[in-house]
Amino acid sequence: MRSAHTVHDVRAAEAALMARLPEGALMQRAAAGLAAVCAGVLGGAYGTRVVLLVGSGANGGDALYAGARLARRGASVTAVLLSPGKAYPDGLAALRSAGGRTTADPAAGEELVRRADLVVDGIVGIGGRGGLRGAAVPLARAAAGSGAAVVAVDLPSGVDADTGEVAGEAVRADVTVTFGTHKPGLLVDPAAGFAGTVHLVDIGLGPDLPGPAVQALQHADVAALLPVPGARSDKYRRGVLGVAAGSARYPGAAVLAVAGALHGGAGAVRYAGSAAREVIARFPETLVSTGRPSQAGRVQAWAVGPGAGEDASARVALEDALASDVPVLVDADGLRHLKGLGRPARGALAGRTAEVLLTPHAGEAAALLDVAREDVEARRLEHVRRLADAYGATVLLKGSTTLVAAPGGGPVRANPTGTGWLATAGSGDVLSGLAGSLLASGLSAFDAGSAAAYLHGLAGRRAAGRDGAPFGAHELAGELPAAWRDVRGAAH
Ligand SMILES: NC(=O)C1=CN([C@@H]2O[C@H](COP(=O)(O)OP(=O)(O)OC[C@H]3O[C@@H](n4cnc5c(N)ncnc54)[C@H](O)[C@@H]3O)[C@@H](O)[C@H]2O)[C@@H](O)CC1
Ligand SMILES: Nc1ncnc2c1ncn2[C@@H]1O[C@H](COP(=O)(O)OP(=O)(O)O)[C@@H](O)[C@H]1O
Ligand SMILES: [K+]
Repeated sequence: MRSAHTVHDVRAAEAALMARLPEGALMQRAAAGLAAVCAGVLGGAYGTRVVLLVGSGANGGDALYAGARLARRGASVTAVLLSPGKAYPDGLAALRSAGGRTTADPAAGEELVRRADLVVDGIVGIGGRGGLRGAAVPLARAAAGSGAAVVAVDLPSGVDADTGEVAGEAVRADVTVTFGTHKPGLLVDPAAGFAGTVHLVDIGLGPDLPGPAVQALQHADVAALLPVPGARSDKYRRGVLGVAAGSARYPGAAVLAVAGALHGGAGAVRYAGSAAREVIARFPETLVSTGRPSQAGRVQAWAVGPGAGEDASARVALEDALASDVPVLVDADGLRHLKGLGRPARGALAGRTAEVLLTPHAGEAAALLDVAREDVEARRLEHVRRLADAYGATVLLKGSTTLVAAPGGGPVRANPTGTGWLATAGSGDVLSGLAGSLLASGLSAFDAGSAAAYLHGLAGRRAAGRDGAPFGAHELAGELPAAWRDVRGAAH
């Protein structure tokens, strides 16, 4: 599990740890880790050209001390000082005594950046507010346009550490070396997309950190969540998922949701709705009926909404499922009907004894919250939390770095496995069936949503292949067993 903490929590932990350590010890730990990663990126420091972009705070201090270490190993190091009077004085002295140079001329700095092998971004770290300003903007652009590798110190300058927002210009890093713990912006888009490969340097903050604000599952975490049948299992004990999806207009959504469900751990899938004929033709193992969910027989969870359309039967299916005493996943058209139930947001779901998992994309989340889609996309973390609290439900916000939030606070899970190739029609339907199936097999809405997003992302990467190629959602479903095996294999 990778954990990320807010700036407030990082600063509190640093203060507590610093009080027990000699002055400057933390920064030396950070600089040593940073220099080691830089040397690795360079394939050895000797004879290389390194440019440090140095701002006015301790983030620039880290860059200067790391630059001094690289200079001692034979690199030619120049620091471009963006606030010459304020650059971290002891770091500056260390760089100079190691043979490093400095310049306060931005134009000269840009020229150096263009010829560099490595650019170290020490403009701002967790003290940053808003996008890059002044001379930092052309320097960041020059770095992006040069052949140099760009290593960000703690986080790419210009991105928001806590929210993942990128409000203006920001550094595009190939590698980010972060200290003590991840920051939410390193796991959540759009900021995460600026970070490149993230290395965590342990500076000893662990014991002083509270619970994380954001976490990202890894293979072993998902393997521990996935249901595995045992000697006493039968199809009912493994859990039965009911799928109420598809319509005369969109029968394919039912087929794709069932395809996802058959690969999600439930022992059986019941389909209820107007696409029963299409579903049974493709998946003979499905138990189909054409009536409403309440007439379909016993299930352990419902997945409702993909391709359900706007007519009354889709609304009835949602109301039926919500009236049951089992967990319900609501997606796509189901979300529209949920909003249309007309009662206060929480009221539609209040009184349920079992969990609800909502799976909107940004547009659907925006409609549920009555905000603009761009606001959801810019501040995904804030909006997934707001939605979970407003509806009293667990929310899986789809898109680049899918997020899962439970109501009432606690960490938000950011999915690390996604790929833009997943943005293909019907891929959300597969996810609904998959997550619903995990719900039916007994996982909590939070675990079912995050494990499903993880497997779905892995399957997407497999379907796209190493070099990347488009695929259809049915092919994505076909990769789910291999994604399970990847995850379970890594746990052994
Ligand atoms: N506190 C600690 O013990 C440690 C801190 N470390 C480093 O210290 C960093 C935090 O240092 P600081 O608190 O000094 O803050 P930063 O160095 O992140 O930035 C603060 C400075 O940047 C300016 N600034 C803010 N937003 C800006 C923007 N958009 N454009 C240009 N300038 C901007 C501020 O006016 C302020 O002078 C961490 O990110 C990490 O790199 C590490 O050395 C590890 C130990
Ligand atoms: N840029 C992206 N990066 C990663 N995943 C994405 C991106 N865009 C979309 N996805 C994923 O693709 C799927 C699309 O689902 P959805 O929007 O419901 O489409 P549909 O309704 O056609 O199935 C979701 O799992 C979503 O997280
Ligand atoms: K930085």
